[in-house]
Amino acid sequence: MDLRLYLVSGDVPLGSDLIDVLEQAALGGAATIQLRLKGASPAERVRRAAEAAERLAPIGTTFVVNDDIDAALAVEGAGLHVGPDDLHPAAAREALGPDRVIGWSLHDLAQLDDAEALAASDYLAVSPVWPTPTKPDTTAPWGLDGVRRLRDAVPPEVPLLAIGGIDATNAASVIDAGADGICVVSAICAAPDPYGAAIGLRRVVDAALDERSMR
Ligand SMILES: Cc1ncc(COP(=O)(O)OP(=O)(O)O)c(N)n1
Ligand SMILES: Cc1ncsc1CCOP(=O)(O)O
Ligand SMILES: [Mg+2]
Repeated sequence: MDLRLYLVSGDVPLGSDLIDVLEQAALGGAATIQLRLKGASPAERVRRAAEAAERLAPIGTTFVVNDDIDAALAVEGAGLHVGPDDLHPAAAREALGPDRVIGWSLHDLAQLDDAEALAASDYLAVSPVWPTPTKPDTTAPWGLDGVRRLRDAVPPEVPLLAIGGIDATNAASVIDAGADGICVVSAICAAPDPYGAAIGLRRVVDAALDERSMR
């Protein structure tokens, strides 16, 4: 599981096809991709998840579904991302078994007291780092100080990701603050060239991780 550049799906420009955008991003280096379809019906989510998983499988992308355990169960090998208002990660682990990827959003420091959730999660996501028009209904932004605080509080072996307002201009600061990877929506989905955008983001993240490892 490579979590350095994690794409969460969002709106794509008029005339673009979402699954094409995901494929281009994967080819550009987004090694983990989440399908997040908030307005879709359950049947539409399953259909799109199956389509995305089939297109991404030859590239070796780790594929994750947002919120919807039934859609994850319907697609072989799909992981699930949940937040504190969704299905509990331990219940997701029970349903999905030991091998699928499960991620959990961190909205509140008190979530770290939930040992069962931490044990069931493969990664945690600082959510959001900055306010973002992509998701107006977030809890209070953590900022870079919040990323540092969470990195200190989360066991070092647990990957800590960051999401919310991240692009190529600020990705290095998030890695410097202790994140192991970045999650983006608009920096790739809204870009005129999603392949190039993913390449650019990966370059920044890889360089920042390299620099951090030499400190
Ligand atoms: C990688 C990643 N991190 C955070 C979120 C947000 O999850 P959540 O807080 O449950 O909000 P919704 O996405 O369900 O609106 C995410 N989806 N992915
Ligand atoms: C899904 C989600 N969860 C927290 S912020 C966010 C959206 C991030 O979008 P963007 O990368 O465009 O700021
Ligand atoms: Mg959710």
